[in-house]
Amino acid sequence: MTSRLHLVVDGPAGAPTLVLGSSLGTAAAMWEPQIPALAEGFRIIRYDHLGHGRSAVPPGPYTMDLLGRELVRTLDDLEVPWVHYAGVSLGGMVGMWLAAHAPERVRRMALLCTSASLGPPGQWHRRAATVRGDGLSVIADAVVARWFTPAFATARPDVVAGHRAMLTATPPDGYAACCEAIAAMDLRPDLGRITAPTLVVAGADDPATPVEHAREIVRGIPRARLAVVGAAAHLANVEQPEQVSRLLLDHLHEERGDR
Ligand SMILES: O=C(O)CC1=CCC(=O)O1
Repeated sequence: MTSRLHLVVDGPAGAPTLVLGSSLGTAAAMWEPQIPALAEGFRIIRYDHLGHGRSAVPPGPYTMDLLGRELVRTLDDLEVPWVHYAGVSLGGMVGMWLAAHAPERVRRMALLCTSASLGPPGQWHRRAATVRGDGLSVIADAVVARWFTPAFATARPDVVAGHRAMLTATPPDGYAACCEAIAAMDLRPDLGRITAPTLVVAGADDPATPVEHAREIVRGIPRARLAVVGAAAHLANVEQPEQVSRLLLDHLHEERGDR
C-alpha cells in the first residue's frame, strides 16, 4: 500500500533527510519560517498528518500507533533508511513514537512544544465531538489564543489570520480523529527506549504544553536537553522563527561531533 500522506519536499536531493511534522490543526505550511535556513543543508520532507491538510482522511478514531506507522510506511515507500526528525506538538508526539518504535530510523530529533501525555482524555473527546458536530470555526478562537502570545497576535494579525485559516481548512473528521489519538496517548513509558540525541524546545508562554511537559520528556529520554524560547506560545517556531531555526541547525549539526 502506498502512503496516504501528502508531502512537500525542499532542499538538495543528496543532502541528509530532515522530516518535519506539524501540529494538530495545521499543515506543512506551518514550517514555512524554517525552510530557507534548513533547506540549505537538508533535504526536507514535510508531511501532513492523516486527516490533515491534503493527506487522506480515513475514518477515526486514530491512535499514535496509526499515525506513526503511516510515517514509517511513507519512509519505506521513499526508500529512506533513516532521517533527522523535528515535530511541533502532535508532530512531536509522532516523533517520540517513531524514535521509540523504530529507533534505527531516527538519527537526531527535535521535539517542539509537545507532551508525552496530554490529558485529561475527556477534554479531547469533548473537543472531537464539538468539531464533528459543529466544525472547526467554533473552536478556532480558543485554539489560536493558545498558539500565539497576545503581543505577537497584536503585532502580526496577518500571521495569526493565516494560521487560523489553516486550522479551519482542516477536515473536521480528521481533526477529531487526531484529538482521539491524543486522548489515548501515553508515551511516557516509551521515552527510555529513544536513543536519538534529542533537543526538547518549549515556549516559555505556551499554555497548551507548558514547560513542565518538556522537562518530563527531557527526564525520560536518555540523551535529551532542554531549550526554552522566550516570548513564545504554542507555535514557537512561527512566533520566534530565527531563534528556533538556529536551535534546530545547531542541534542537527552536532551530528558531526557524534562520530
Ligand atoms: O490545540 C491545542 O490545544 C494544542 C495542541 C495539542 C496537540 C497539538 O498539536 O496542538
